[in-house]
Amino acid sequence: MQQGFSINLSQSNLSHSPTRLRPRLAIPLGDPAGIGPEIVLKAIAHPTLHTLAQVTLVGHAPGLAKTLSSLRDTVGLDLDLSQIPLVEAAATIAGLDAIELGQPTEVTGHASFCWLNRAITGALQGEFDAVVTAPIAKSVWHAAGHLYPGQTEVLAERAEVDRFGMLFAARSPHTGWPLRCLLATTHIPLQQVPTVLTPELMTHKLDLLVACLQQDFGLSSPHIAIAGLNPHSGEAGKLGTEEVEWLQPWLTAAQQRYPQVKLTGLIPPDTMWVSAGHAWHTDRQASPFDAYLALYHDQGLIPVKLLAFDRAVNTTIGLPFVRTSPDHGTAFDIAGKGIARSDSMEAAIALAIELVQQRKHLSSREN
Ligand SMILES: NC(=O)C1=CN([C@@H]2O[C@H](COP(=O)(O)OP(=O)(O)OC[C@H]3O[C@@H](n4cnc5c(N)ncnc54)[C@H](O)[C@@H]3O)[C@@H](O)[C@H]2O)C=CC1
Ligand SMILES: NCC(=O)COP(=O)(O)O
Repeated sequence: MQQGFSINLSQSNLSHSPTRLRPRLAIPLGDPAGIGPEIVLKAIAHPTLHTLAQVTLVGHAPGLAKTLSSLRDTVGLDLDLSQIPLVEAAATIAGLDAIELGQPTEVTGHASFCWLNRAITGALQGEFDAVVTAPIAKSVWHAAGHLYPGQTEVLAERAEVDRFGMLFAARSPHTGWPLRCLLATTHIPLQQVPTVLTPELMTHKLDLLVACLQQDFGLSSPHIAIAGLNPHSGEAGKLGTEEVEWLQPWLTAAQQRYPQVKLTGLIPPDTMWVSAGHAWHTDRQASPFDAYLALYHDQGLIPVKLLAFDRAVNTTIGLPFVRTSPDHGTAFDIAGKGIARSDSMEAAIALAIELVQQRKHLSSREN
């Protein structure tokens, strides 16, 4: 039974296996003007990784070699790139050799889009078991003409799934408590949240979360916290009506549909995270919840990043293959300085390995 995942590859409890059985991970390098190539190189320099997984990078070899050379000088990074397969998905993009770190352009946006797509093609064709994406910048994709809210939507479109979710997972380094948070809505303006949230959307997000907790994390009877939308969950309709009008009835019906799952809500959004804070910092028993369902991006990601920035993992649930990613963005402000932390990228790789192993284990039991 999987109860979580190892955050740090150096403390990994993942199982080592013969080369042919190791999960095959594609790692597209993200926006090459950001910290993606740096955090990937730092993460894959970890000696343990190659006993756990087969890694293929998707990006531009000359740019990566330049980043490695700079990291050798600044932080003494020791890595032999000739040992690591790299797919050159966008080698012919004009201008790729002339990019400047910290200066994203249409070229860097287009390159990161092509690299992601190459990795997805490989995953769909069975070449890879998982895609671990380095960060891209949505605005830069848009400038390059790729009008997607983020990588998640490209993954879903290419995989032809219309039900998918953005789940953040992290394990506390203090107590070992596993934090998991699914966002019901993601990259939309705040003013659209009350319209986009519907009973149907909530149902499909809950279905995805329950299936993920049961299958990927081995929790047969999970306990899920569900946030209200308004301050104080609407204060009996005085501070917003969504809770009384449909969220509470939806929750009652959902609980009847899932007798083996405990649903607690609608928890006032400001207090929902108090026990999570205690569980993260001091006492893992402080939170009774296996997962949190937040109704919009910042309702979930402010607490997740406050507790676990740099070690949380963004995973797309509902895809036919595993996809994980660090919880942070392109950090253009520090690109090229050698100071980007690779912890979240390492955690994304570790979780991808664990999820692939879990899925293989489940399918071998079914066959
Ligand atoms: N998974 C992904 O592809 C994600 C992409 N983004 C994109 O990233 C771009 C920049 O977003 P921001 O809001 O500025 O967030 P960001 O996460 O890139 O940066 C926020 C702050 O954290 C620092 N930071 C981020 N990662 C770090 C690391 N590994 N080590 C040390 N410091 C780190 C940055 O220097 C900056 O000060 C946006 O265009 C957004 O779309 C944002 C989140 C996730
Ligand atoms: N805030 C999370 C985020 O931006 C991740 O987006 P995606 O590119 O993984 O869809």
